[in-house]
Amino acid sequence: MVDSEQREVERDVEPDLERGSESGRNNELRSEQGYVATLYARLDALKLEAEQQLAAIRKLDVGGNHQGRSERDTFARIYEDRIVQLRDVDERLAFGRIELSDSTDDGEESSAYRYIGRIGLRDEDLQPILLDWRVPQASAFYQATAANPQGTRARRHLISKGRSIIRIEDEIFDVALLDGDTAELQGEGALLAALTAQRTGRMSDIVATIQAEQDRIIRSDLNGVLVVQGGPGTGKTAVALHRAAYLLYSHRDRLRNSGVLIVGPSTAFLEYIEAVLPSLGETGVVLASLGRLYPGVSATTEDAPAIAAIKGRADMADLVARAVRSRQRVPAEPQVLDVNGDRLTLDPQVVQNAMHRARESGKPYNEARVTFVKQALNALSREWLAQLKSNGNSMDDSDLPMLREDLRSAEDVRVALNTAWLPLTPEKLLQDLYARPQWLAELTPRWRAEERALLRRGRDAPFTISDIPLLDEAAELLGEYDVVDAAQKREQKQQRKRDIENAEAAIQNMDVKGLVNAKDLADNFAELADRGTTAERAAADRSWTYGHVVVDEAQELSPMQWRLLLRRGPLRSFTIVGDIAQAASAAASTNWRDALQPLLAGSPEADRWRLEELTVNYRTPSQIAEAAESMAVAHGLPVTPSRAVRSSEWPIAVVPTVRGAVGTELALRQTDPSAGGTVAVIALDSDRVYADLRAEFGAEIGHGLSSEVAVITPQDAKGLEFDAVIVVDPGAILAASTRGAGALYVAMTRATQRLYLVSAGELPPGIL
Ligand SMILES: Nc1ncnc2c1ncn2[C@@H]1O[C@H](COP(=O)(O)OP(=O)(O)OP(=O)(O)O)[C@@H](O)[C@H]1O
Repeated sequence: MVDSEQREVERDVEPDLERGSESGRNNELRSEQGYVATLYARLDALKLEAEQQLAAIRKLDVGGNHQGRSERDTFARIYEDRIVQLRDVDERLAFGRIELSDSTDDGEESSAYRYIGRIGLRDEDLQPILLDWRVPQASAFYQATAANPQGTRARRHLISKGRSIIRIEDEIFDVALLDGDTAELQGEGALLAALTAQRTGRMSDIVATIQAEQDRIIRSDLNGVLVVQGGPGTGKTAVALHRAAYLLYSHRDRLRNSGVLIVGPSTAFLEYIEAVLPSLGETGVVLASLGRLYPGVSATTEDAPAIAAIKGRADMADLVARAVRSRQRVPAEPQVLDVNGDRLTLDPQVVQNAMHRARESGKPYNEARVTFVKQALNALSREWLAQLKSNGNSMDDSDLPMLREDLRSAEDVRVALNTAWLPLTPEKLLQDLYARPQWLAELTPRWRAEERALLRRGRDAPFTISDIPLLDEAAELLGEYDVVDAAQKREQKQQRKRDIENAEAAIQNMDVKGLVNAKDLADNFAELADRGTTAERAAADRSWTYGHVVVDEAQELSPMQWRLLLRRGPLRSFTIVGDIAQAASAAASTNWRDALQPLLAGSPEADRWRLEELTVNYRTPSQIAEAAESMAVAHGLPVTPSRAVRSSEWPIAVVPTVRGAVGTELALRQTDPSAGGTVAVIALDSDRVYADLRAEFGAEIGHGLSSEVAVITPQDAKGLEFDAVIVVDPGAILAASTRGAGALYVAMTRATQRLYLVSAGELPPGIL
C-alpha cells in the first residue's frame, strides 16, 4: 500500500564496522540487494492484488443499471491506474537510505534505517518499508551534511541496474562509523554518473540525486510567488518539475481538482521534459508552451523582435479594451426601419439607453449584448405598439411579446442592432485591428506611425506567439461568443456537482470508505462520461483556474504574457524559474521586480515574492561555462555566478565550417561510441544550414530532438541540452538583436561535453 502517512521505515541492524573494506562492502551490497528484493516482492504482490481486484470488478454483474455500470467502471479505472503507477516505479524503486542514531535504554548505540524510493510501501502488517521521497522524513536524505547531519549518521545511495543493486555509495556523518583509513567516500559518485551519462534527447528525473539547495526549493511552501534564479544548467527546470510532483503529492486535496499548469518556452522543450512527471508517478499536470495558452489556437511562429516588443507591452491591454469598446456605436442619425411593411424609427437615444443598461450589467461584451438587444427590442416594440394603436389596431400590452419576436427576425432591425453592437470573437477583433490601419490609428492617437505600421498585416496571416495574450485579453472582455455555449458550460459544472453526489453514494454502496475520496470518484465519473480528465478539461477551458502555476524560462515573458498567466492562477501560487541573463526575447524584462510587476500589481502579496538562487552548474563542463560566462560579462549581462561540478576532456573547438564540425562528430561516433550522444547545430539561419547539411550528410540531419544531429535556432535551444553543440557564427547571433548576447549565452551553454564555435573570422570579445 502506498504510504502517504509520515511514518518511519526502520530496520535495526548493527552498524557494519567494516564498511570501508572490500569484504565489508561486498557484504553490504548483498545485504542491500536482499532488502531491495523484499521491496520488489512487495511491489509485485501489490500489483498482483490490484490485477486480481481489477479482474473481479470486471466480472461483476451489475445488470442494465447505468449507475451500477458507471460505478463498476470507475473502480476498474482506479485499479488500472494503480497498476500503471506500480509498473512505472519499477526502475530505481529504492535509491537511498539514511542511517539514524538510535540509543537503546541501556545506552547501547544502534542504527535504524530509512529507505527512500519513488513511492512509499508497507509490508503485509502495514509497517512502512519504503518512504516516498516526498514525505518530510525523507528530506534528511537530501539535506543532511557533515556539518548539519539532521539526526542522521550516514547517507547511502543505491545504484541499480534493472532490479539489481550494482553499487552503493556512502557518505558518513558520524566519525564513529568510520573504519580507520579504509573508508572511501563516494558521495558525489551517483551525481557525477548521472551528469556524465550520454543524453537521450529526453530529460530524466533526478530524484535519486537531488542536492540540498535544490531540495529546499522543491519543498518550499505552496503559497505565494517563488522565484528561482540560477545560471545555465543549475537544475532550474529539474527543480521546477520535482517541485510540481512534490506539491501534487503533499497538497493533493487542494491541487487534485484544480491541477497544476507548467508553462515552457516551446513545444520542443515540452517534449524534452514530458517524461519526467510520469516517471515520478504524476500525470495530472497540463504542460503548455506560450503558443498554446489560448485553447483553439496553436501558435508556433514568433513575430520579428520589434513587433513582438510592441505586442508584449502592458499598454496593449488598454488598446484591446478600447478596441472592444469602440465596437459599440451609437448611430449619428435616427434610422428608419422597415418591419413587415411598417416603418419604425430607431432613435439614437434608444440605442444609447439600451447600451447604458447593458453596460450596467457588468457582463462581458458579448453577454452584455444580449441585454442590449433585449432593451432595444423592448423600446422598439413599445413604439410599434403605439403606432399600431394610433392606426386603429385594437392591440394592447399583451401583444408586446409577439411584436418583439417579429422585430427580432426583421432584417432591418437585425442590421441596425448589429451595426450598433456586433457579436465578436477575439480572433475577429484582432484580425480587424491589424488589417484596418484607419481604425488602429483612431485607437492609438499617441503612437508613432512606424509603430502602427509594424502591426499591419493581412486578415488571414496566422496568429503568432505574441498574439496569444492579446487573444486572451480580448476573450476576457468579450466573453463567450456563443451565449448558448456558455450556458452549456454552466450546465457541465452542475453535472460535476451531481457526479460528486453520485460518487459519495457509490462509496457508501461499495463500502470502500477511505480508499478513495468522493472528488476522485467524481473525476472518474466525469471521465467516463467523456468529459476528460482534470488535465484535459483544464487545457481545453480558457477560464480554468489552476491551483499552482510553474513557469520555466520565465525571464522571456512579456507583461502581456504575465497578465494571461495571472488569469490562469488568480491565487498567485506560482513557481517561476529562469535566468535574467539568458533573456533573449525582445519583450523580456531586465530584472525580476519589473518582470513580476503585472503579476503582483494590486495584490497584497506585492512585496511578498521570495527569491531563491541556484549556484551549482550541473550541465556544462567548467571550460565551456567559463567561456560563456566571460562572453556574457563582456556584453554586460547580469550573470549569476555558478560553480561547474566537473570539467570535460574536450577543449572548446573553433572551426571554420559547420560541415567540418558535423563531420568530426559523426566520425567520433564511429571511432568512440562512448563519445556519441546527441548533437545540436545552433544557427540563426537554421533552414539554410539544415538544407546544406542535409545535402551533405543525408538523413542523419533533422530538426527534431530525436534526430542524430538536430539543427535548431537559438530560440528553439532554450532549456535543452545536448552532448555536443555546434554554434554557427557566434558573431551573427550576437549582432542579430539587442538581446543577441543572451541568445549566444543560451546557445553556448547547451553542451554537456563538447562545444564547437564555427567562425571564419574573429570571435566576439570575451569568449576565449
Ligand atoms: N541534482 C541533480 N542530479 C542529477 N542531475 C541533475 C541535478 N540537477 C540538475 N541535473 C541535471 O543538470 C542538467 C541541467 O538541469 P536543468 O536543465 O534543470 O538546468 P536549468 O537551470 O533549467 O538550465 P537552463 O537555464 O540552461 O535551461 C540536466 O541534465 C539535469 O538533469
